[in-house]
Amino acid sequence: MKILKFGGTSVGSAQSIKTLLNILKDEVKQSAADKPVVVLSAMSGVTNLLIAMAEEAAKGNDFAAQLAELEKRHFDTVKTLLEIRDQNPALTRLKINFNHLEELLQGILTLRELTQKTRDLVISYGERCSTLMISKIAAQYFPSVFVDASEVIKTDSTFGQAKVNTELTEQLICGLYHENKDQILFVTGFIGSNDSGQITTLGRGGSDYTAAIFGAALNASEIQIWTDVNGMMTADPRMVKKAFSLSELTYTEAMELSYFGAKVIYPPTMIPAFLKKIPIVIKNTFEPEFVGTVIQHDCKPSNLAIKGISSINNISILNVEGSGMVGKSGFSGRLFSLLAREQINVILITQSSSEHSITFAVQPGDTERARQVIEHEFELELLAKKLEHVEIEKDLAILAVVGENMKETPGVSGKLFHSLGRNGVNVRAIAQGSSEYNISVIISSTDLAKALNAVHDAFFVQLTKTLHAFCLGTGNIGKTLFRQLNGHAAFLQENNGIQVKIAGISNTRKMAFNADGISLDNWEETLDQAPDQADLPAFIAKMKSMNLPNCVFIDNTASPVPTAFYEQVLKSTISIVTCNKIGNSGPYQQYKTFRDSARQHGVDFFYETNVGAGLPIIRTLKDLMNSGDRVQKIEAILSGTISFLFNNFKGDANFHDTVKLAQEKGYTEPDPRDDLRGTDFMRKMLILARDAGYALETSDVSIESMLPQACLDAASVDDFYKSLIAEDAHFANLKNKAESEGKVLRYIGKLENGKASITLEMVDESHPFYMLSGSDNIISFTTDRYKERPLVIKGPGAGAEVTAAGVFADLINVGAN
Ligand SMILES: NC(=O)C1=CN([C@@H]2O[C@H](COP(=O)(O)OP(=O)(O)OC[C@H]3O[C@@H](n4cnc5c(N)ncnc54)[C@H](O)[C@@H]3O)[C@@H](O)[C@H]2O)C=CC1
Ligand SMILES: N[C@@H](CC=O)C(=O)O
Ligand code: NA
Repeated sequence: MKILKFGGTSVGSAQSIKTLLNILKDEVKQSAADKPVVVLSAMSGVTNLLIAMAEEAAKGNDFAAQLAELEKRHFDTVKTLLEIRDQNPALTRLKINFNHLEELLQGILTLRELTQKTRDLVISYGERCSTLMISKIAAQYFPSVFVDASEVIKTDSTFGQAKVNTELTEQLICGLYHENKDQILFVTGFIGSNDSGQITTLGRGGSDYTAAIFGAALNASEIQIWTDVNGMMTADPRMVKKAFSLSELTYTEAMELSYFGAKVIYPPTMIPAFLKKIPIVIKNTFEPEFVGTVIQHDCKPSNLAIKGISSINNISILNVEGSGMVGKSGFSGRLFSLLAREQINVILITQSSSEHSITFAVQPGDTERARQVIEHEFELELLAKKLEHVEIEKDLAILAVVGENMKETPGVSGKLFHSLGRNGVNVRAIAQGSSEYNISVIISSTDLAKALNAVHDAFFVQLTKTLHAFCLGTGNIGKTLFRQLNGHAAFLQENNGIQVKIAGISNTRKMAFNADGISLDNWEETLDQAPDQADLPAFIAKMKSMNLPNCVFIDNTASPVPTAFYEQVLKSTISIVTCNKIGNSGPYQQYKTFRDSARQHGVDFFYETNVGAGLPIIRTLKDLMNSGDRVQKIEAILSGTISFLFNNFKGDANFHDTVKLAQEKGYTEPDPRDDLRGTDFMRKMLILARDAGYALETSDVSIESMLPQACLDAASVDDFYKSLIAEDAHFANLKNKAESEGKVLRYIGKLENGKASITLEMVDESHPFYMLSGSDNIISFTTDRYKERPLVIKGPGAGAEVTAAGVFADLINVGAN
């Protein structure tokens, strides 16, 4: 036989009671010979209301309106679910209950006193009324009997948290069950009675406890706990959207998971069932076909290192420290006995290996009192300076990863701390249960949601990892990146398990945010309609305060302004991906600071597109350097624009039009003068030289200009284009000279012996850089290992598609770490 327990929401309305009855009908159909026992809670909210009425009455306040409301709720439910002819007996018995309750509350009001004993009696009316009502409604379909559990669950007199006399209770339950074998028992959860027949309550998780007591007494085959969620989940679904239901848990895992959270059941009360190895199935009344979670003695082997992550927000820690504790046996005994005596619940304890300090966590409401009682108890030690004053830290949270597999899986704590560290979550204290079923960390409350999501992503790798990107710049590259991301999202999710959510976008006009991701189908409209005007410091502040996991800042601007924020972004443990070269080609010290900050804070700083757009140049150089190679020489064509000009400024072509065409094709910088003056190329040479280990500054790169002075002097882009027309003869001469000699023009960068230069050259077909087309870049690395034949990378080195693709790849590489 089975025990079916229904919680408050499952009996909270006429509609949910109908659903409950359908579940019961199915159960009876399936196992007709073996009638289940049904345990019921009070209608949702009723227990709290009863307590509130009693407390108000004790203060001398009237409770009539609330009582009438409560009565009406039950009466209305009866009237909705029972045939008219059957209503009277049910309503009469309910009315008797409400009359008793009224007398009781009146007594409290008169005496202005509410004892724990009276409180238990008041509360018991919640279960007694709901169960009476439902047993009457159910009698329309099954032979049903109402059971007031106080007749069979016998306890001591610890009101509020009574201890059960197991032997006697089991005898009484068996007797009751056998007397009513042909009927379904509808049992009030949560209540019992002492030797004198006075009502007691069973404490936290009370109705679950009743189900477990009945299950154990009757050797049930299964205890079903019907609630309003899909079983136990991997994490609190209100904070972790990707949390999913667990199909199986061992008793120990269920205990550990619910210790700091998972309010689905309160496993300590299930101990009677655990001892008899009775499976507990958690089911959702509102989605009965969902399999739910089975908690049992043995689970199928699982390849998941952890089963779930539990958490408890809003706790405080107290740190007790001093030389007086070292080697003093009995100190912690004295400390924790004191706290137990004072009924201060200690949630977690860690002790330093030097025994010099003990840190423990308590509920915020207990914090000050804990400090006071400790300082009082250890007054002498404090005076003798053998103990420091107790330190308190508030606004903290506990996060715990839980699972029996942890014991056999190396690297669980490594993964936990890596994901916390990479997300800038500071760990205040750590505790590992000696059972190794649980590793708990104490972190700041404000980091809890971020930490839960990051840790969830790290452990449940079969799920998608979500990157939260904050993007600056919606021009040529920014726009293209959004299009590529949108087009490739499904593939990424399926093949790489990565989801990119654009949590923030800004250009120079507007900014928009959405932690759930701005839709890339209509980001332009979203940004246009966003209420916030662009404000970079505010954008950065908002990005930080959103405190999202796996966060990446993407700079797709050509502006020096964002680069001033890189350091603080990295310090906030947010990775950076940038195609903007201005940061890396600023003062050397700044270049170095970016790398140092990224390393210190365990985040990425990726900028592949700073040189050769999407071509793997930076990555290759990094691999060479990291593997101990040394760059002897670099020769390169790294301006896609100028490469395009020399590949297309042929025959009748005119220079001005060819530059215009390069700009139209998206090869140039937003200001094409940056390309033609050699500034863009210089930045790339500088970044390469620095990555190759040379601490060069801008002034160390010598540039041979390919422009006549008049073009260099142009004060605006318009003037610049005009100057190109005016100087047409100069460019035609250059071209004709090269053509007449069977050569081509090439703007070539060199780095040799730590000296960097860019020169305009004419090369013939014997030169390796002769054969280029489009916006091709080419780079040859001569290194200690690539000496005889250099390592060469060649391909399109400018253009929105290839650049956005490089930014995209960097972003995914951040996700891979
Ligand atoms: N075009 C190419 O082939 C390549 C370009 N790049 C780099 O890509 C970057 C972007 O180039 P484009 O998209 O062509 O430029 P763009 O001028 O089309 O777009 C720049 C965007 O940045 C925004 N912006 C500028 N300052 C801002 C600020 N302070 N805050 C917020 N937004 C700001 C602008 O509103 C605009 O949306 C440049 O740094 C360029 O060097 C890198 C490699 C290749
Ligand atoms: N404007 C640049 C684009 C790539 O960095 C170029 O022309 O190379
Ligand atoms: Na590149």
